[in-house]
Amino acid sequence: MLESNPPLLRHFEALLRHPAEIPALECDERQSGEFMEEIGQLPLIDLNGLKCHDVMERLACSTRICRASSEWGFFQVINHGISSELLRKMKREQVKLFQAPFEMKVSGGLLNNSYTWGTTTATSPNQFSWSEAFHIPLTEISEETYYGEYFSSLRYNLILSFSTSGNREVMKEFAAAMSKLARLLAEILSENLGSQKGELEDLCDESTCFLRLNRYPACQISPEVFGLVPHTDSDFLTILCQDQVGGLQLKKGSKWVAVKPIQDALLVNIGDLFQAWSNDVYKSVEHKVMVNRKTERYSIAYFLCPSYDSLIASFKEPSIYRKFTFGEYRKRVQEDVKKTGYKIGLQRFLL
Ligand SMILES: O=C(O)CCC(=O)C(=O)O
Ligand SMILES: [Fe+2]
Repeated sequence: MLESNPPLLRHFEALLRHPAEIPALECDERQSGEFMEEIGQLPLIDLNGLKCHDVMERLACSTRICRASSEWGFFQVINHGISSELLRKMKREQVKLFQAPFEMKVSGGLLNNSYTWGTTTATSPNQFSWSEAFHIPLTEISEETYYGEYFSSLRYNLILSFSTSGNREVMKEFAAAMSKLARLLAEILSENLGSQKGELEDLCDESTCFLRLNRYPACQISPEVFGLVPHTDSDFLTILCQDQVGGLQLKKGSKWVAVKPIQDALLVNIGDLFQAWSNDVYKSVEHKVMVNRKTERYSIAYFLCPSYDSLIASFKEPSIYRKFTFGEYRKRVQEDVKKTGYKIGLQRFLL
């Protein structure tokens, strides 16, 4: 059997042996004053409330969503309309994808060069993410040719026997369901700020929305290794579906709170663009993934994004951030990560 795991250990050990000098300030900022709380009281919201005949019940459910977005920037939802069967089928496809030989994943034959692993820009162990991911634009999920090269590889077909259309159909159905849910939640959140119906919906664009399939291999080195380094998401809103392994932590004040997985629940979090658009009413909260010593972990995130030329401006004045386009924001983030090893994010756009 060909190796499917990326050489994470080799790269991590190289960073341990030769940690580059990093400014003391950046280190201190990230380590000081942080401690862990074992179990978080993260809001759990039953979305059946939105379908109630009783208008007061519907309002109460919307209010819970908006309050959680402002107090936590994160919440879990149940009765979200995505069946457990679809979640199971998608997980099965995800596992199969990651089981492909590593060589094949990096060579670009698999899902159009969408594969990444570790952190190429890392110059020290605390900038390294012990994980691999497929980053799949929504528009490409529906394209017939997308899986072409993947399935034309005889070598791979000998290793795993696949149903070509099955894979694409599951991913299409899953992406459509996540997209529908993300737009519904974004609409509730934007209407709560008094915006016109459809205003945010008009900004969001299928061509920039994407799915990120994450796999966190077990890591025996230390439970302190990051599966995914602390970050905020650079989108409007993210919906995450995770397995039962756990490892996701989010920042609440100065504490890291562990998110306890709930079977078939989905996690929702506010991204940077919604924080800017809402003038800090909703919070884009830092989160990270810690590795597990014994068990690999899988998750899938759906990112709701606007088109690159969309102007992100606060819904009210005085605005905390200067106006920027999504394209400009992404460019700035990428440049900062390249230069400093870290994402600086919204702070760059403070007025
Ligand atoms: O895997 C997780 O729990 C979090 C993933 C995440 O934060 C991301 O993909 O941006
Ligand atoms: Fe994230």
